[in-house]
Amino acid sequence: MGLLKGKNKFPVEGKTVLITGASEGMGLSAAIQLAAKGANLILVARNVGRLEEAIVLVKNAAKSPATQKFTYISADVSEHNYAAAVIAQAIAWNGGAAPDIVWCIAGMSTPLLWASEEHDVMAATRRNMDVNFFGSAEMSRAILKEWLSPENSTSPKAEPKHIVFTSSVLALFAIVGYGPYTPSKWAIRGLADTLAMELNLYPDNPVKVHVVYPATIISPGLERENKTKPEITLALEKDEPPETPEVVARRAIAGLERGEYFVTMSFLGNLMRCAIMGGSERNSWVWDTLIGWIMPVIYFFVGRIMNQQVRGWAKMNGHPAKYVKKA
Ligand SMILES: NC(=O)C1=CN([C@@H]2O[C@H](COP(=O)(O)OP(=O)(O)OC[C@H]3O[C@@H](n4cnc5c(N)ncnc54)[C@H](OP(=O)(O)O)[C@@H]3O)[C@@H](O)[C@H]2O)C=CC1
Ligand SMILES: CCCCCCCCCCCCCCCC(=O)[C@@H](N)CO
Repeated sequence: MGLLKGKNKFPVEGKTVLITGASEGMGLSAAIQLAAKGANLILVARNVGRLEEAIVLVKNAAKSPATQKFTYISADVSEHNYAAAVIAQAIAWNGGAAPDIVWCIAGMSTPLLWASEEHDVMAATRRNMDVNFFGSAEMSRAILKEWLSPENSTSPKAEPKHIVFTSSVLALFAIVGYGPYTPSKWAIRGLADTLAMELNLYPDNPVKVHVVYPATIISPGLERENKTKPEITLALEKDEPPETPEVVARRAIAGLERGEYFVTMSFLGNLMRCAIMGGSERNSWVWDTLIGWIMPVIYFFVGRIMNQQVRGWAKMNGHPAKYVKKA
């Protein structure tokens, strides 16, 4: 079996990995799994109490507890310029060296109908953009300024650094009710595609960029977002089964180890990815292209079925302004 697996393109043993959003949900699971593979970890989130609990879990999972080290940094990723200070602190802790891998997982979601009168939809949209897009954008810029500096030039053959973004399958296939959230996850893809080309300007500072596209994760974040989630959104997203943070993190890491640029973690997610590749790098040029050719036929039916479902909902429930409020 080992022979068939190919080279691990995301080795973490002895490396230092910084993860934002690492105190719960998928970020915590990713931290635990990377600790078990021998990584040193820097966990970033706001709440110190939860970070301290997370550090205990991560330490307990360590492959070689005697040599691996773990710390946390409390920071709000929605604040302008937060990342420069986080990276400076990380470098000081790491004996003067920048982290080798940065994975932006901190995120939030406020699903709402766009024309809803009960909520400040635009405030929610700005907040989602601040946390999800700007939180990742600021971090990627702070770490890339380090990795790409002339002082840190090595050679094209050197082991690459990795910047990993976390988007959502909603950036591959958007559904009703996620107006305040989905654009922030599409924006991440736009930045990643830009960087994937831009990094070629620095052949002596090899860096790989990746985007991970989870579907529903059974996490504290999901409980929070379900408080405002429209019923029709809940009904439509049932078609993509929810997974535990452990499973999502394991599949994400497996994709990174295969060297994928866009990592999807489910069958549907992979189909959606192949349908929307544009100019982005393929995992397999042959398969992704073939599936991409079939997808318009599938979407011909999916589009009709889903829009019909939404229209049926409207017929059953009347104008959204008249929906009975959730308790
Ligand atoms: N849950 C889902 O169904 C899906 C989620 N995703 C995305 O996957 C990622 C993980 O999701 P999930 O496991 O649900 O995450 P959770 O919401 O359960 O956890 C979020 C983590 O991010 C941290 N965080 C949130 N806001 C900030 C902030 N402003 N500054 C710093 N840290 C912050 C939280 O800690 P603290 O609050 O202490 O700061 C926590 O550690 C997110 O990017 C999410 O958008 C994608 C697809 C589906
Ligand atoms: C081949 C194409 C078939 C299309 C079927 C469509 C099924 C719709 C699946 C939508 C799943 C939405 C998950 C939301 C995840 C997320 O990001 C939020 N929970 C925010 O955190």
